[in-house]
Amino acid sequence: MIEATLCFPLRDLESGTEVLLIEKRRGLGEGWYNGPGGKLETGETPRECAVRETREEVGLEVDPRDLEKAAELTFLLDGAIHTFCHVYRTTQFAGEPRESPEARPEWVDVDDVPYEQMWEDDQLWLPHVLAGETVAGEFQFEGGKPLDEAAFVDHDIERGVSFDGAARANE
Ligand SMILES: Nc1ncnc2c1[nH]c(=O)n2[C@H]1C[C@H](O)[C@@H](COP(=O)(O)OP(=O)(O)OP(=O)(O)O)O1
Repeated sequence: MIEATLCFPLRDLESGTEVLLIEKRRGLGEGWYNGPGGKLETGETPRECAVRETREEVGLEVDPRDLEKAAELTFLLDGAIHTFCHVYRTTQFAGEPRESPEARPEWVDVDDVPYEQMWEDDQLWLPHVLAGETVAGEFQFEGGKPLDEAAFVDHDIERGVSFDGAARANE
């Protein structure tokens, strides 16, 4: 099982709230929009991974204490867990987004997120994350292909979950 993260930086403007998305340039989900993120490296906590991936992919500096846990997503492929993903949001960060070999960053109004150019499951959980809620979700893919080519067939979502337990403080 792969353990991964996603991070959604948010900023408030007079015109409304924007989220920093990336257009993924390589790897899983290439060509689609997502948040900055990726797989945990050995010995890394999920927060450390989210901080590192956000720095590597778009050049923003985030303090792990400023990451708010927003979701836990389980992606299953042909009945087996493929990826467990920790999702964070933050309004605190330093720097200006810049392009990297992995990602092209773009600020997008939270009411104008391009769900048609994203993983099909994103439209089911990301609106809640962007609205400040917490979500636990399970998403099933089938077809014996790489996850981003498999068919999205079913899902189960719980909203308003708690991620505050002491044992999960670092997640
Ligand atoms: N179904 C779905 N919806 C939304 N987001 C995702 C999925 N499946 C996923 O895997 N993801 C997310 C979770 C991760 O943030 C990325 C995939 O990580 P990846 O780019 O493979 O990881 P990196 O560590 O950056 O990649 P390399 O360094 O190995 O190139 O997608």
